[in-house]
Amino acid sequence: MADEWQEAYEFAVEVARKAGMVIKQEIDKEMKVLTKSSTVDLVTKTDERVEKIIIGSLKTKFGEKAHKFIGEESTEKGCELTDAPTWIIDPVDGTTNFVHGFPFVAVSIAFAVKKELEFGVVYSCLEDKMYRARNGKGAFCNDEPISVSDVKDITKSIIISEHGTDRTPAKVEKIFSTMQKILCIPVHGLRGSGTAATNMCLVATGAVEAFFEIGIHCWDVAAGAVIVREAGGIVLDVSGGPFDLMSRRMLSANHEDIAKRIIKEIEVFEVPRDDGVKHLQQPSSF
Ligand SMILES: Nc1ncnc2c1ncn2[C@@H]1O[C@H](CO)[C@@H](O)[C@H]1OP(=O)(O)O
Ligand SMILES: [Mg+2]
Repeated sequence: MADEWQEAYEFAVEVARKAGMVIKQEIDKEMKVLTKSSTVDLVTKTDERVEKIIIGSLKTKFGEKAHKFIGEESTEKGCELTDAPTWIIDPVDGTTNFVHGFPFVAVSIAFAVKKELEFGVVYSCLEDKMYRARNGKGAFCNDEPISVSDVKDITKSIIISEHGTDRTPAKVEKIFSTMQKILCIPVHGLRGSGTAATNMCLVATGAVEAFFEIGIHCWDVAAGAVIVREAGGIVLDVSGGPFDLMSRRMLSANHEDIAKRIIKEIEVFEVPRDDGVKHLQQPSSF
């Protein structure tokens, strides 16, 4: 079939909008905040509810068993990406922002077939920005085509990174040391929206030149990866090797020159992979 996944792509946009409406309704209400891996790794009933709405809608549309699902709130053990058509979902990306009313919260929905990402949808619901991209068909924000910045000189760039949820002093030191070195190149600025999915869309629109993070999960970056690539950018491992969705390491940039310069400064630290595979060597291409 020539355009086998177009219907799924269009439906993903619809579902992301519906999920975003629920988040918008919930954000002003008093909420019960629970924690996951640490006291700063937050989750709310809304995360769980929105994920159920998304997966429920997709199952109703495409059948209970036709597709597989990897969701932030429903994947308990490792994430297994097989050849089967698979949805990769973050119902509320930027949960800490959501809890505090910091105005960047996104719904992230990606779809992979034969382990390759086919399309991605990121709905930055508080800004009402619907980002979407499908392989070979371009990237859009609210139906307008988007493309990455053409800045190749790092000293004229804005770079995004985040701090993650691990407060182990040795890790925090590496994160801040990397940020300090990048800031002092110098770059025009360092930023962070608090949602990896939105950060990737900011690379895709050219608002910033790059976003990198170690510790993110597959559901944070799967949709954004398609959007960045279709907007003309690149998505790599933080070593410069090929991007591995399960590695919890990601660098997205407008151009190879910017990526190479950042990679020189990144102090890499170990994180367990999303698929539970141990000791997979990350190849470097730069
Ligand atoms: N352990 C971790 N380290 C780094 N980033 C993480 C992380 N867990 C989640 N993130 C994601 O990275 C961004 C902030 O660092 C958010 O998109 C957040 O997603 P979340 O809000 O869905 O948890
Ligand atoms: Mg997330």
